[in-house]
Amino acid sequence: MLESWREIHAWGRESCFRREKTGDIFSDPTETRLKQTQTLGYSSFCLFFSLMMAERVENQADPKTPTENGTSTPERISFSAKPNLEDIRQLQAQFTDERDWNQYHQPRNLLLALVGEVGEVAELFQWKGEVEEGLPDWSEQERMALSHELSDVLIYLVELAEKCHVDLPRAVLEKMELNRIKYPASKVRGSAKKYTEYQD
Ligand SMILES: Nc1ccn([C@H]2C[C@H](O)[C@@H](COP(=O)(O)OP(=O)(O)OP(=O)(O)O)O2)c(=O)n1
Repeated sequence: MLESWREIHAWGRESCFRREKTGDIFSDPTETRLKQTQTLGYSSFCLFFSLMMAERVENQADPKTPTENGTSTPERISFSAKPNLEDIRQLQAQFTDERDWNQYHQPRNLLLALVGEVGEVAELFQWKGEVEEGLPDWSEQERMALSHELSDVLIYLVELAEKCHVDLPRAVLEKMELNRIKYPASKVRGSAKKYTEYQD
């Protein structure tokens, strides 16, 4: 486990230094590392969020299956294979190029647009109280609105990652590996505590 952590750490350092050498993104090395870490963390969070939410919308028609402890959980759905994240990046690049909108799509503007769209997702849930997985009580219109807002989140997230030179699919794999190391299943199974709350 320690070895894989070291490998990931070494890869991250090497990747940051390579970008510094080529003059990518930020000129100050410390700022480069800090900003990339922050961006990567935030981007990964938003990606997990939008994918998890999309999965819950799609889940609504699935039957429930019992788990070991007697509770029931909906069966997992799977996404369409296409478009993948690179396809989405290219489609959005084409969309912005055709409109000469790159002049507005700098990282900070994209971040604000992304946060705005996350707010629009939140608005759909506002005042509904706890919502059951699969959204069985939602109308078709509400479900459609959610799928559109989640798509807006993903589109801006992918473009933000591109404009920050974060290779998002690779970053997600790296972050998930870090998550596995931080939260070993053998240690945390069944508990939602933050890793900082564990004693050892
Ligand atoms: N300058 C812009 C404006 C829009 N879009 C694209 C990306 C989003 O997927 C979508 C966002 O469009 P709107 O800002 O019109 O937001 P909504 O579609 O959410 O509309 P509304 O705010 O009315 O719900 O369009 C974009 O790339 N760049």
